[in-house]
Amino acid sequence: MQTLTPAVFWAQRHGEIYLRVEISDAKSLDISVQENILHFRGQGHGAKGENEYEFSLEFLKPVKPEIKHKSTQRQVNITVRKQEHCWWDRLTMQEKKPLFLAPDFDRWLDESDAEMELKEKGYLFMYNLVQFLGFSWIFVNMTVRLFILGQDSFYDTFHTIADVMYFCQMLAVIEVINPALGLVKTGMMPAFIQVTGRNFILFVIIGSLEEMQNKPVVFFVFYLWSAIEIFRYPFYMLACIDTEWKTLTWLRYTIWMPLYPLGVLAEAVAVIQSIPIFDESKFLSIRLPEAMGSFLSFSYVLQLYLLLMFLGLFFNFRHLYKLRRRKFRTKKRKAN
Ligand SMILES: CCCCCCCCCCCCC[C@@H](O)CC(=O)SCCNC(=O)CCNC(=O)[C@H](O)C(C)(C)COP(=O)(O)OP(=O)(O)OC[C@H]1O[C@@H](n2cnc3c(N)ncnc32)[C@H](O)[C@@H]1OP(=O)(O)O
Repeated sequence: MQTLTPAVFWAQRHGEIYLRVEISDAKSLDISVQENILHFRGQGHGAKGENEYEFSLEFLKPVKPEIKHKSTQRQVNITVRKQEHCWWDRLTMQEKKPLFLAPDFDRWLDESDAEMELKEKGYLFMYNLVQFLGFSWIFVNMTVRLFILGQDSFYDTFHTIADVMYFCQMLAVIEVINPALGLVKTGMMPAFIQVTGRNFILFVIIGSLEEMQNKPVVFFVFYLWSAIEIFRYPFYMLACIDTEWKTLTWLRYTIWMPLYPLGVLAEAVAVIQSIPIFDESKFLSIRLPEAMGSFLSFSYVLQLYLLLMFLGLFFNFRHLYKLRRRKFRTKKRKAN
């Protein structure tokens, strides 16, 4: 087996260097940084078939000696952290670019685009942090009250929690705007269904009817909503700083399985319980001309909403299932 030099692609951010080494099914990898020189050695399938591959790169400026690498079926991805947070004019100490090195146009950004990306990540991090603090407060508060007061805590959930829930759910409208602005790589529809669905329950069904506010169902709706969010938002926060905690990823992409149907069930119970109250109070009902009867009851809208809810559940359940499969399938592939 001869030793060859693989094709290497690179891109940078202010804090990191990304290298992509074009070897598939790489084995026996030995990658290290010594005296600011990256040494790569490994076996795998490259442009000239199954061979031993190696290369060295002396970096332009100091880097941290600890590197991260992931071998996938198609390539080896290496992340090297810069010692100082700054933009480099080129990758290597030598001015002439080595022949095996080329820009990675899949990840390539120029300095101003990289600065913009940094600002976007900062904004998303802050948004997720605020939501995480809000939902954690809700979840912890409700749990503590459940332990201290037992079932009595079911009846005044709304009066203790509503202000923070209003704040978090109003802020969550941003989640529909983010994909529209291209700030997150996901579709608008799943977020729209979730935010609209929750806000309808919160502001119309519970918030506008005093008779609903001391019903135990409010406890279940709020508890189920916050139970997923205390995992989802820290997962996003870590993603903003390019960090992953495997247990958290697993929880974010798994616990929706019981929580989502239970959440929709609790919301459906709230809607059903509100129907006689809307009917009786005529609140939000439309007064009709006398010839057509007295009122067009809001309960017709609620019955239609119950149907939409289960369509929404089906749509988002399928979406979450696909996300989960994609997440764990790529993980398994990367691990091989
Ligand atoms: C015309 C009128 C229509 C009216 C419709 C009314 C229908 C009503 C239906 C009601 C159903 C809703 C019921 C619901 O309220 C019940 C509950 O919530 S019960 C509690 C349990 N709930 C859940 O488990 C769902 C929680 N929500 C979610 O999981 C998401 O919000 C979801 C809606 C599924 C959208 O997820 P998304 O598509 O964004 O997927 P990812 O999370 O994987 O994100 C994709 C990538 O983008 C990155 N990302 C996304 N958001 C952020 C962010 N804020 N900050 C940073 N990064 C973000 C994420 O990291 C992913 O990147 P990568 O792939 O690189 O990891």
